[in-house]
Amino acid sequence: MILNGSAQSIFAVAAFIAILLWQMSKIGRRPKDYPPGPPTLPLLGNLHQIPDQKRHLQFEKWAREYGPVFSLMLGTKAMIVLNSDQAIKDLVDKRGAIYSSRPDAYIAQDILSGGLRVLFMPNSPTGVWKMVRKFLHQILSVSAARTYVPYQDLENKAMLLGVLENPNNFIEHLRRYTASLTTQMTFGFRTTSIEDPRFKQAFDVSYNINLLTIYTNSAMLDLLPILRELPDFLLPIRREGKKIHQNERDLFRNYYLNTKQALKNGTAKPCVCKDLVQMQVKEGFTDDLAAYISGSILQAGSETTASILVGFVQAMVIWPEVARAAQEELDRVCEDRFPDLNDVPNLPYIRACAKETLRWMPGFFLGIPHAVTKDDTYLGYRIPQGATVILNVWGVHMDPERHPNPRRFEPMRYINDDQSSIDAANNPDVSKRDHFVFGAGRRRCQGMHIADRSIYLAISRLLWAFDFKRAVNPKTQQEIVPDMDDLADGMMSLPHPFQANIVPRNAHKAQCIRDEWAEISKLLDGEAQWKEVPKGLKWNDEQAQTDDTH
Ligand code: HEM
Repeated sequence: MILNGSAQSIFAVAAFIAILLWQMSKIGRRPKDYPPGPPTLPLLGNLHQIPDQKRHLQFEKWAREYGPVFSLMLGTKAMIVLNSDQAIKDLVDKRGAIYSSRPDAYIAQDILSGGLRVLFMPNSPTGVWKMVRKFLHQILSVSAARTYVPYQDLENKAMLLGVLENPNNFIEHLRRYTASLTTQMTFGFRTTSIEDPRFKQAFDVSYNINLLTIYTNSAMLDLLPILRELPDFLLPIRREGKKIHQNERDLFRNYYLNTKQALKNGTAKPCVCKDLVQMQVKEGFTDDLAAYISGSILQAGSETTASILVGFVQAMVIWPEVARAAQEELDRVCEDRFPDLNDVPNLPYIRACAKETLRWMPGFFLGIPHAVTKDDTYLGYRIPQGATVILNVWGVHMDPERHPNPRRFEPMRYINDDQSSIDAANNPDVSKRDHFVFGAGRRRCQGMHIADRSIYLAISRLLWAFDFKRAVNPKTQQEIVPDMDDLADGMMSLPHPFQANIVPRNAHKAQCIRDEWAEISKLLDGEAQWKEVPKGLKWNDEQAQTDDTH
C-alpha cells in the first residue's frame, strides 16, 4: 500500500511518539542484570523512596533485605550501595583504580563549590584531583602528621581549660580545638577564641553545605539536567547555594591570600600554605583553586573531628559505666599526671573507646559517594560505568552479626585491637577492620593519622579530668538522658546539641589543667600565637619563597 504525503507524516509522528514513550518507559526501570533493589516507578526509579531525613535508616533496612550489594535507580542513573565489609574491600579498595571518582553533583560541586572542592572532585585523567592528592599526601602523611603533635598537645590543653571554665559550651570548645589545629597547620595561626568571627562563619557555611547537598531537589537536578535551565527564582536551592558559595569563597580567599601575603612579607609562620603557594606558581592555577584546596583541608580537618568528639561526650553521658571503667584505667596507668601519646600502648580501654566512638556515631553514615569509571561485575551483577557507589558505613557498623547489640556503646568489642586506623584499613583480613569512618580506596581520608591522635588525646584527657554527669530537669528533678537518635541530618550527621553536666573529677585535676596551660602557654606570644613553631616541621628551615602572579 502506498501512503500519501500527509498519511506518511502522521505515521512518522506516531512512530516517533511510540519510540519516545517506549524509551521513557525504560527510564527508572532497573535492568535485570543490576544488583537487586526495591521496586521502581517509571521515570523516578527509586528517587521517591529516598528520604530527605535519616536516610541511613532506610538504607540499613534495604541492606538487611537485599544483602551485601543493592541498587537504586535514579532516573536513568544507578546507585550501587555496598553493605558489607567484604564488598567495600573487594570493590573500593581492591579495584580502587576504577572506584575512586566522584559522581556529578550539580548543587554540591558546581554551585556550592564552584567546581573547586577537593572532596567532590572527579578523578579524570586531565583533572586536578591527582595533583591535589599528591600534595595532600605530602602534608598529611604519617611522618608529616607526627610533626603536628606539639600543636595538638597545646590546642588540647586550651580545650580542657575552656571546658573547665565554661562547661556548657563544651561543643564550641571541641570545635575550636580541631579548628585551631587546622588553621595552625594550614595557615600558620591559631584560632584562639570560640568568639572568633571567621571560626563561626566557617562552621555556619559548612553546616549549610552539609544540609543542602543531600536534598532530593539536588538529586533531581542531577537526574534531569534540563531543570538547570530554570531561572533562579524557580530554583531556590540554587539561589541559596550560590549565596553560600560566595560566602565560603570569600572566607577561603581571605584565609589563603592573607597567609600568602604574610609568607611573602616573611611574617607568616611556616605552614602548609608555603608548599601550596609554590605549587600554585609551578602549576599556574588560580587563587580560587588554591583557596579551596587550603579551605578543604580546614573543613575536612576540623568539623569532622569535632563532630566525632561530640558523639563521644554523648556516649559518656548515656553510659556512665563506660566512663568509670575508662577512668579506672587512666588512674591506674597515669595516676596524677595528664595522659599523653606515650601512654597509648598501656591504655587499651581508651584505645577501644576511640574506636567504639567512631563505630557508634560514624559521622558520614553513608560515606562520601564514589563513582565507578568503567563497567564492572560483582557477585554476578553488572555495575555500570558512571554509577554512584555508596559505602553504607552505618549499615556495616550496625550489622548485628559484625557488632552484636550494635546501638550499645561497648568498647570491649575492640579491647584486643591495637591497630591504628591506617593499619586497620590496610589489614587484608577485612573482618579485622575496625570501622569505615574514613572511607575506603584511593579517596580514603588522608587526615586519619592526625584525626587518630586528636581523638585519642581528647578522649583520654577529658576522661582523666572530668566526670560527664547528666543534666537534671529543674522541674521534675529527673536526669536528662540524651536521645542518641536525635541527629542533625546532612552529609555528615552528628547529635543535635544536648545537655551535659561536665565537672572536674576533683580539685587536683582542675588545678592540673590550669598548671598545664600556664606552662604550655609560655610558648605563645601576647596574641596567643606561637612565638616559634615547634622543631621538626618540614617548612621550618626553608626561606619562604612566594610569587603573587596569580
Ligand atoms: C574524625 C575525623 C575525620 C573523619 C570522620 C573524616 C572522614 C573523611 C571521609 C569519609 C572522607 C572521604 C573518604 C572516601 O571518599 O571514601 C575524607 C576525605 C578527606 N579527609 Fe578526612 N576525616 C577526618 C579527619 C580529617 C583530617 C584531620 C584531615 C586533615 C587535616 C582530613 C582531610 C581529608 C581530605 C583532604 C580528604 C579528601 C580526600 C579526597 O577526596 O581525595 N580529614 N575524610
